[in-house]
Order: sequence, then C-alpha cells, then structure tokens
Amino acid sequence: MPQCSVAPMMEWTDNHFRALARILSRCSWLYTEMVVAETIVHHENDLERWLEFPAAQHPIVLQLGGSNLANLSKAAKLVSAFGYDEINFNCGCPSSKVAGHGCFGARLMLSPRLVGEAMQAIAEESSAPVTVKCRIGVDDSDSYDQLCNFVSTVSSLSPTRHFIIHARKALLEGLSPAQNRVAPPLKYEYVLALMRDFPDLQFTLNGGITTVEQVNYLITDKGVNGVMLGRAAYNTPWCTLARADSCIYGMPERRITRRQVLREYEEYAESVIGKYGNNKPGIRVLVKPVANLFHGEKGSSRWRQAIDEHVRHAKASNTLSSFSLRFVLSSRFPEFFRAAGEDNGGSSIFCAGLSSIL
Ligand SMILES: Cc1cc2nc3c(=O)[nH]c(=O)nc-3n(C[C@H](O)[C@H](O)[C@H](O)COP(=O)(O)O)c2cc1C
Repeated sequence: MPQCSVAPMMEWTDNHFRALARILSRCSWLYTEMVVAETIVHHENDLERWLEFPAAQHPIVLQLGGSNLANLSKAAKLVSAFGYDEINFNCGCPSSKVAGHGCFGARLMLSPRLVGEAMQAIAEESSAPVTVKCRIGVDDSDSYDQLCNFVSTVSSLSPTRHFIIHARKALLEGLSPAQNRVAPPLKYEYVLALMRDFPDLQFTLNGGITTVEQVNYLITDKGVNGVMLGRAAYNTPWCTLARADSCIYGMPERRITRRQVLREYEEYAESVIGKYGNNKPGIRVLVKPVANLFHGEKGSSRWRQAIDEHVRHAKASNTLSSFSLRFVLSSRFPEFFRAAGEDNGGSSIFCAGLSSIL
C-alpha cells in the first residue's frame, strides 16, 4: 500500500495539528516534530509531555534527532513504551543550530557509517520499524554515487529498509533553514534512480509536492512507494488531507464538511486545553491548526484575523472558560460556511451556538 505522509515540521507538527490532520484523513501517516534523543533521556521521568499522543493518531511516526549512540539507544528504549508505529531518524535538517553540534541532521549524511550504527542502535531497542529521513546530498557531497553509498551503507549496517528523501541537497553554510527548503533545486530523478538501483528498499519522495494529483501521479505513474507532504499539508489542509483518503487510498468519499471538521476538532481542543497546568496547552496553540482551513476561500484572511482577535481577547481574560472554539470558529462566521458552499443548515452545535450568542 503506497503511503501518503505528513512531514515532521518543528513548530507545526504538534499533537494539535495531528488531531486536525487525523480528522481530515484517516489513512495518512503522521510524523511528529523532531524530538532530540537528549531531551528524551533528560526527561526520563516526565516523558508524557513529549511523547504521549491520542490513540486516534495512529499510524504515527516519532522522529528522533541526535548523533550520540548511547543516547539514541536509550531514547529508543524509553520511546518503545509509547507505541509509535515507526521510528524515524532525522538526517535532513540543515539548521546551523543543530548542524553546529558536531554531527546532527543533514550533516550526518557525511558519515554514513555513523548513521548505520545509529540506526542499528535504535532498531535494537525498538519494536517498531526504523526509517531515515534525509536529503539527496550535502554541500559538495551531492553526487548520485555518494547518495547510493549513504543508502547502501545505512541499509547494510542496520535493518533500515525505508528512506524518506527530501529531494534537494542541504547547504550547511550560508543559507537559512527556510532558504534550504527552496534554494537548491529539487532532483526527483535521484529518488527514481534509487528505486531502480535498490529494488529491495522503499523510498518516499518529499519536496515541493502541493496537490493530491501530484501524489497520485508519483505513486501510479512513477511507482514511488510513498509521498510526503510538508508545507502543503499545513498551508492547504482542506485541499490536500481532506482528499487524501479517497484520492490516494481509494476509500469511499466521506463528504465531510469543514463545519463537521471544526466540530470534531473543537471536541478535541476542549478535551486537552490546560491539561498540563498553567493554561498549557493554551488557546493560541490550539487554534493555530485551523487557521488555514479556509485557505483559498474568499475572506479567508478575515477568518485568520478573527481567530487572532478572539485569541487575544481570551488570553487577556486569562480563563479557560473564556475560550470557545465554537464561538470563534463557527457562530460568528456562518458566512464562511455559506461562501464555501457548506452552510447546509444542519442542526449542528454550531447553529445552536449561533442562536444563543447572537
Ligand atoms: C517550519 C518547518 C520545520 C521543519 N522541521 C523539520 C523537522 O523537524 N524534521 C524534518 O525532518 N524536516 C523538517 N522540515 C522539512 C519538512 O519535513 C520537509 O522535508 C520540507 O518542508 C520539504 O517538503 P515540502 O516541500 O512538502 O514542504 C521542516 C520544514 C518546515 C517548513
């Protein structure tokens, strides 16, 4: 079964975005943001905060970062109690912050043996399959042969059978992480060549994919084993994730509306707000995932402004009860649903909320 996955993205891929993603797509694989092995080891007695996830989020992949074998091994052991479906190792992050710590992120691609040993150390402690997310190269080490050497070394030293490849090289100096996601050109042909040269391994292609049609094309016409969506899943969740199950996995169309999506998300948000004390998670992080739900619709910028306004107001009064997703996300804005052709007059709690507020 080909995989459509939602990329790890620091500052975005928290439990809350994944909750929304899971409402939109039952089948896509969801990645966590990267958790550094040292963080896991350091918080050994307080791991729920970092690693707990709602059961509804399966299949879910934990992405680990680091390069210290002992810490990676210990982290993998600690993680195994949480039931992730896969453990992924970050060999793609070009941030100077992490690359500066000796060997970390994309810089690890320059040390294939170390990555192979790290993957073996993780696999020994993990009951879940282990995978690598990497680039096609780093700085001047960007030939196809060097990429092959990386893949063959890692897969021969460890049980890694699946590589998720962001199909552009990383430049470790001179470019910010954001520039590193657009500047070096994408070379999908490298990933297609890997499929040809390593038929026993699996490859997921990542980078620059924006529509489910492109995902389908890559899976059906080009035969890739999986496609990973990063920014598109976050920026246009309705056009991508809400269509993934039927367009990519061939499931019957669910005909879910954004009104229903918001209602489900609201239930989730109300069940977790303030769970960790000190208003954590708070209103802002809980509302953030739905900010792009009307992307592309007329008036979507007003939607975002309204959310910001409500969050400011709710934060100022500093009580959980002042927070109502129902209020901000539906009652005040029935026109969004009408504009999006979704105001079907259903007797949802949103309509009830509307009459009690107005
Ligand atoms: C804000 C941001 C944070 C990211 N954080 C991570 C990360 O923690 N781990 C990782 O492997 N990739 C990370 N990435 C890279 C994405 O997973 C993905 O490889 C990249 O955005 C290219 O895919 P896209 O063109 O579909 O967005 C991040 C990307 C963005 C935009």
